[in-house]
Amino acid sequence: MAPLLETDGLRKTFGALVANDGISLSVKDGEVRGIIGPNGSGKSTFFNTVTGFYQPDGGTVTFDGEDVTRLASHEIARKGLARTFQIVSPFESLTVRENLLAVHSKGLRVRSEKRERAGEILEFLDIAHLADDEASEMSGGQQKLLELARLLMLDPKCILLDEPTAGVNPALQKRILDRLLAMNDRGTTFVIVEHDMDLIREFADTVSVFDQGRIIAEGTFDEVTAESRVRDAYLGAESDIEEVLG
Ligand SMILES: Nc1ncnc2c1ncn2[C@@H]1O[C@H](COP(=O)(O)OP(=O)(O)OP(=O)(O)O)[C@@H](O)[C@H]1O
Repeated sequence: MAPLLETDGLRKTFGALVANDGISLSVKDGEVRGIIGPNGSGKSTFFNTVTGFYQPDGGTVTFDGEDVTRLASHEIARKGLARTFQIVSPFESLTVRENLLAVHSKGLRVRSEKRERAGEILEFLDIAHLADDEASEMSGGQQKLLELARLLMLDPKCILLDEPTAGVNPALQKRILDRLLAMNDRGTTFVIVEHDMDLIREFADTVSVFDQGRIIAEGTFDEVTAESRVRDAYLGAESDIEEVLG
């Protein structure tokens, strides 16, 4: 099967610093791909470059058979490749429902259709009871659900998640993961950057390991974490390797 998302030799520099040094990665339709790697290895930069927030200095991004390398971030999102951020920023003074209605989603031009869709998504994510609350009243974890809800308004084929459960209490973490799995069952493809190794172990089909802007290993969680160069990469950056990789 053709890959849904593919990068070829993606490169991004900041002055003399090479944050992404030729990243070639191929994600199949329906897959959950985990991306791990020590702090500063280039994971967030990769997300930003793939989704048009940064212009790459070289390489290409192909999504759903189309070269999207030079497209603006909102154009990429409308093609069905969406992303979340480590730091969530809803429209704080709008209600939860209004936050969803503010998303420019293709195909939902009629307001009633949009409202219906927003209602379904709020139900699906179990936040329908908060629909008329201001977003600013939500907890950090609930705001992550709201961010996800806004993405779903775009009906994305693939979602790039940047630390989806960081800073979220365990009960809400479980709910977020449960909903992500349900979406994956319905066919949504995911790429997840995450420091929580339990989450990656449980959720990712394949794991790509970043180190110093390159991919140094790829395979199942157990395969990559058994590789000595992966353990060495973490050893350079973290004090307790066993705590990180298990
Ligand atoms: N906008 C920027 N300007 C300058 N340097 C940057 C910028 N963004 C990232 N960098 C640098 O690029 C390198 C890769 O950073 P990046 O945030 O992509 O790593 P990361 O793997 O996501 O790290 P973390 O796990 O800590 O989030 C780091 O050295 C970082 O300081």
